[in-house]
This record gives sequence, C-alpha cells and structure tokens, in this order.
Amino acid sequence: MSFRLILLRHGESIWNQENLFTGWTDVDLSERGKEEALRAGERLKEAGFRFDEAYTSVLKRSIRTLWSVLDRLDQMWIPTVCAWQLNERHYGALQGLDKGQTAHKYGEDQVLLWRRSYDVRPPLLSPNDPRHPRHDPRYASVASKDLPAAESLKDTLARVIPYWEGELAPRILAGKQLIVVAHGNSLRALVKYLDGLSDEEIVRLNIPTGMPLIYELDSDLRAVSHRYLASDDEVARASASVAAQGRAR
Ligand SMILES: O=C(O)[C@H](O)COP(=O)(O)O
Repeated sequence: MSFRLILLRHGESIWNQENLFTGWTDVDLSERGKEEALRAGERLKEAGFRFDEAYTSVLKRSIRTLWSVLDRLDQMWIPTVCAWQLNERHYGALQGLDKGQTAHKYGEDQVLLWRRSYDVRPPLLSPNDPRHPRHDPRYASVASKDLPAAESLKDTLARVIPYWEGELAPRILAGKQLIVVAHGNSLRALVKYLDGLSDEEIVRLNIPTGMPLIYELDSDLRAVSHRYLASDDEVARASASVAAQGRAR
C-alpha cells in the first residue's frame, strides 16, 4: 500500500520580501507571494491533483496561500483545518529584525546556527512582550506550557510530529488525499522526520516559497521519494535564494 502527501510552503510574504525574521508574526503575502500561491494552484491543477482535506497554520500567509490553491482547483468546499502546531518556528526576539543586518552584527555563522541548526534556540521573547503568543487570542485554548517564547527546529519538531501522528497520519492511512500548507521551518521539521534526515543533513535544507512538494509514502508513511512540481533549475535557484537571506549586508 502506498500513499501520497502534498506539502506547500506559503508564497512570499511581505517580511520575506523585506528579509525580516518573521516566525509567528502574522504578516500577509506580498504581491509576488499572491502570484506564487495562484501559480502553485495552477501547477497542482495541471498535474491533475484533487484533495479530500486541507491543513494549514493559523498564520494568514499560509491560510491565504491555501485559499488561492483551492480556488484554482475549484475545491474551496473541502474541509480545512487551521492548526497552530503547523505554524512557523517561533523566532523569539529575532522576529522583526533584518536577517542581513543581524548577520552583519553577530556574524553569518551565528545567523546560520539560529536559522538552520537543529537545536540552537534564538533569543527568547520576554513573557511581557506584547508579541508573546500568550497575549494573542488565537492561542487562548493552547496550554501556556506549549506556547513558545522562541523555538529551535527541535522544539518545532516536538509540536509538528505529534500533530502529524495524531491528526494527519491517521487521515492519510484512512485513504484521504491531504494538502498541508505551512512554513519553511515547520515543513523542514516534517521533512526531517519523513525522510529520516540527520541533524547535520537538515542544516542544508532550504524550502522555497510556493512550490508544491509531492511525497510518495510507504505503508508506514515513511518517504519513498519526493519531488517538486517545478523544474530542477527553478527549485535550485529558489532554494539558494532562501539560503542567501542570512548573508551579511
Ligand atoms: O520566519 C521567517 O523568517 C521565515 O518564514 C523563515 O525564515 P528562515 O528561512 O530564515 O528560517
């Protein structure tokens, strides 16, 4: 028995465009990001995909991307779940800072550790900071011990994988075709798990915005293969540009 799962990172956001650490900040798509989202829907349509259910985060850059995809597929009616567990990694006190200027100030190696290492946490947001998620009504039903002030990828994985095991995997095993629209690092956490990547291998993985990623899974839901619905050139260029966001400026 084999299964298929479609993953998609949201289109470019306004803060992606401005090269700012975003995390749980709820910024919208840029004009280019809106086009990327529609294009992702077109690519899925051209390839003949249909979905039974859709999952996304509680952040509007992902939600709006999902809306555009489902609009293009004429499937806006399918059940859709917004789950905080699929949010971007929480970038703590780095949120709102310019990635290039941060690299200039602290060094590119430190920014690479913050952005791509498995277990280094960015500096924490103070609980009194109005940006802390405990002040945001959308997280009112989340236990305070689960609300992060900053996350490493390991912390992100510790909320994404239980959600995968408890909610997504059972639906896939029940035969449902799912699309999961999420974020660069919540998807890196899921990909690390599905592909069994080591803590060192995950450092080199950069997921581009707006390019559908198709996973073929075995009966244990481990990855057999994956491919982007885009040319190798497009994927290589877009992934390199994500990696380059941490260069000193
Ligand atoms: O939160 C952010 O800034 C981006 O969505 C992902 O950022 P990264 O590529 O720097 O991890």
